[in-house]
Amino acid sequence: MQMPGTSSAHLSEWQNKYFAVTSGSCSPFEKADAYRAQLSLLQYACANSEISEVSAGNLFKKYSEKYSAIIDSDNVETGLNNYADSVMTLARYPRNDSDKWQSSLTSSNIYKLKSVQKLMDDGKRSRDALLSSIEAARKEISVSGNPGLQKYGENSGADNDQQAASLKKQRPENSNAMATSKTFKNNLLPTETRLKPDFRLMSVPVAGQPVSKGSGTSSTFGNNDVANHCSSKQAGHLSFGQNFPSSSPSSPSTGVFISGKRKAFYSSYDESNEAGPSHRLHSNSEAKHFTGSGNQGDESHPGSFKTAKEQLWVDQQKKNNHAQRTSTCSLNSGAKKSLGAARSRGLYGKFVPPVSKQDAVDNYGTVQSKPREAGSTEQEFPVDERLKNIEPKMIELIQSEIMDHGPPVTWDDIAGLEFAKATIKEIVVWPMLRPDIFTGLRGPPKGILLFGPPGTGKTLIGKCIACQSGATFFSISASSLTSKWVGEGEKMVRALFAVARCNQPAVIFIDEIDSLLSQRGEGEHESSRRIKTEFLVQLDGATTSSEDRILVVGATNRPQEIDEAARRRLEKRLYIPLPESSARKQMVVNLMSRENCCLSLDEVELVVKQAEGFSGADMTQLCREASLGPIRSLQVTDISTITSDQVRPIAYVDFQNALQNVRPSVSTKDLELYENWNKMFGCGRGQP
Ligand SMILES: Nc1ncnc2c1ncn2[C@@H]1O[C@H](COP(=O)(O)OP(=O)(O)OP(=O)(O)O)[C@@H](O)[C@H]1O
Ligand SMILES: [Mg+2]
Repeated sequence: MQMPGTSSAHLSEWQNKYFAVTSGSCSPFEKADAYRAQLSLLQYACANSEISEVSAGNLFKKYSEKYSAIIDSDNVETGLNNYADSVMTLARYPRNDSDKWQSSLTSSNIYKLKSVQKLMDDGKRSRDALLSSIEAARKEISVSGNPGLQKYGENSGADNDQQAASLKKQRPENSNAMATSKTFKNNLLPTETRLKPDFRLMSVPVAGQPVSKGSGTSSTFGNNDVANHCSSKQAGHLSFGQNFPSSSPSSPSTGVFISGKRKAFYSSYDESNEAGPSHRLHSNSEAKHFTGSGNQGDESHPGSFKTAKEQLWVDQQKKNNHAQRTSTCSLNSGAKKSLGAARSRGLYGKFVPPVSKQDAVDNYGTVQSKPREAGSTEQEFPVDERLKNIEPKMIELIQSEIMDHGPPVTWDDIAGLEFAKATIKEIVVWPMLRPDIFTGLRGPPKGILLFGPPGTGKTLIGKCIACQSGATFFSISASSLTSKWVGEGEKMVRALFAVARCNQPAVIFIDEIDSLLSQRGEGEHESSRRIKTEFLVQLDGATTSSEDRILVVGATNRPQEIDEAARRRLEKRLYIPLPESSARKQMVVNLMSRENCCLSLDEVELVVKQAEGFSGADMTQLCREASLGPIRSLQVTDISTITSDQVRPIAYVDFQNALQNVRPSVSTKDLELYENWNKMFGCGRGQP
């Protein structure tokens, strides 16, 4: 090999190395050594510019490869296996120190650890706090006066005390351990969520114990501890406070447990000790067995947590649903009569849909799609027999028509109309309250018609019935039946009565009933004729039982247009006349009491006198107009700067001015019509 320009010393060294390498007599180690020396010679030569960089690069590459071929080769004869040697040795002769390793932590000395002691103390404290909060909740429930809730709370509380006592008695030292296990998980969470642990997420391996193989990552300190005790004694069939394991901390731990057992343990623990906050963890049969008297049926949300309140609510709902089912299944049973009396629905009462909704919202606000399954009806709202032929879409529409909003209206809000109010109370409110008394001949009529001039308070009475009767209140305007569902009106009528029947006692209020039940004539549209026929059929009770407590209240200002068949069915026809002077005065006083007004009683009397022939709506309009008087007396520029208390009170002069603008909306001729019709068909005196 020629090395141009190299010194003779270097050349001879290079030649020696080259000879050694090519001789075939040297060991792989000597060969590698020779190549390494040659590489350093090359570096030296390059650094001294004895060889060009290009030549140095080429030679360097060549000898580096040769060098690597020796030291990286695992061939025992030609290579050194320099780097992989130790690794290969380990691979060929695997040794695992962990087999022989033993932790100094054992189940007997783990309790002596400071940190564990602290956790135990925390646990005890947490448990005490929990018991006191349960006590507080129980008191709260007692105060609310709901016997069902009270009973639940009391029982649960008693259970707690009893079980806490029995726990102490059976194993005082383990109560700490138990509390620790609970606190351990609870301490990981904020106060609000402490009672909602997600067991799958709590993974705290036990120091010094093999990580449980069966449960994957789900082993927890507390759980492991508890589960070990459980498994040592009863193979999981335990209920906290009853069969709590009495094994000592030194009892042998298997270190492996089944998560199902652990869940079941918590399930039983929580149900028996937390008065309701029960973890629905019925993931296996063992869990069900564990829960004992707990709510075994509720498997709809496995693993979901319910607070005591939520659980109570669920239980109440179940009870109600059961009662509803019982009553609706036995149409003629006496049980049905008490249904309405027990229910306080009212204006703000939430309507309970008679059919199950496909999508239900769970306790955490998540919308969960629950496909309907055979045999799973227990979890859903009962599907009433009477609704089976009704389209769900229609049922939904009917539900949306239910009046469960708006400001509350009391009987006192309705000025005058004493006779009408007394009659309605007698027909609607009392029978709802005492269905047992109002039977037979005393039974309420199936239909009422409120008729009279416009703006006299017919709709107002409807709203008041909604608030005061305690019945399920359906407010349907006739026009919505006829226009919204063109061609499907009669189906809607059927659906309406079917839903009402499932929600007895019910009041169906039909405003402007004349447009629904007008005289049947030649040029009538087929669809409206069908609606009318269906309505008459439903109203007649051909499809309803005499026991059904559905009251139809119709309101109209065109009674003469009502079909005679319908008229007969609306048995009680009450005239709602124009307000007489006392009623008008009451309206003015009522309305002005909420305003800044300086009207004397005499002036009120004068206004009332001048408003002869005004309807209730006209009186309201008069007062509105008068209330604008003080504003109108201001300069336009003042309006932007003036404060509200600088506006002068409403005075008599404002009413005088208002009376110039507001005129009665009911003509004398119209009044005659109403009065005549009342004389012919009305059921009341017709006087307020
Ligand atoms: N007797 C009354 N007491 C108090 N306010 C009344 C009375 N009658 C009518 N009003 C007032 O008039 C308004 C209209 O009344 P309402 O809607 O009940 O009349 P109506 O008889 O249903 O009229 P229509 O026949 O035109 O539907 C009410 O909101 C209320 O402010
Ligand atoms: Mg009306």
